[in-house]
Amino acid sequence: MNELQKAAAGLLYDANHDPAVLEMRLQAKVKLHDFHALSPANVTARQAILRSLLGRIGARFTIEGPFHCDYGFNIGIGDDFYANVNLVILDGAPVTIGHHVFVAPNVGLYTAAHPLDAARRNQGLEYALPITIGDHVWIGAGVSVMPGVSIGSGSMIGAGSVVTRDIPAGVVAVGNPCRVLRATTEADARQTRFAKP
Ligand SMILES: CC(=O)SCCNC(=O)CCNC(=O)[C@H](O)C(C)(C)COP(=O)(O)OP(=O)(O)OC[C@H]1O[C@@H](n2cnc3c(N)ncnc32)[C@H](O)[C@@H]1OP(=O)(O)O
Repeated sequence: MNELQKAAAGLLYDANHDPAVLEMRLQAKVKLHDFHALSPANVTARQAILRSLLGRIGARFTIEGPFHCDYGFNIGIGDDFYANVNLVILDGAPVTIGHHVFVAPNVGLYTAAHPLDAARRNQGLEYALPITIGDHVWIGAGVSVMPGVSIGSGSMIGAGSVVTRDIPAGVVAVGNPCRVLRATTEADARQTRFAKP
């Protein structure tokens, strides 16, 4: 098993020294460099670079820069995706994002982690667990999503949350650690005034 196959199997792999792994990350960095070098007005060329970088991206998407991912090929995104500035996706494992997902500024989707014991961590070993985000999800500003977490369709993650456990569909969830605040309801669809009393 090579290091990338170990990563795909959820095993510890050498992310810091293996030449094949380093080369894949370098290729992603070069594409991201080219993406960031283009004017925001050059929408078609910027989108073409992202299409060549990501495993899958559907119809109609905007990813504002700066944007960082480690590999790209592990990221699959549906139609109608919007990501605001400073999205970081550490995609040592698959990151699967549904349709109609909104991502606010300064969000991190972190599949990667290191062993807690310093001896193995210092060897450059890490593991990665998949992250899955359903359809119609809104992730608020500054949210961190931990390895292995799923967020159900239709849910909203409040600003500043650290999502350590799976979040079900159809809820508003907030906090560190992120917990369900309430279900989204019919009343949310009827709300016309958003000013706090
Ligand atoms: C795609 C983009 O670029 S979007 C631009 C960036 N914008 C954002 O990130 C805004 C994200 N919005 C939020 O986080 C909002 O606070 C929401 C959507 C979670 C508010 O949801 P609501 O159901 O209206 O919650 P409401 O404001 O009534 O608060 C309910 C309780 O949750 C708490 N709460 C609300 N948001 C959060 C949060 N992010 N973290 C922790 N607690 C929170 C409130 O303090 C309140 O607690 P209390 O009852 O003890 O007073």
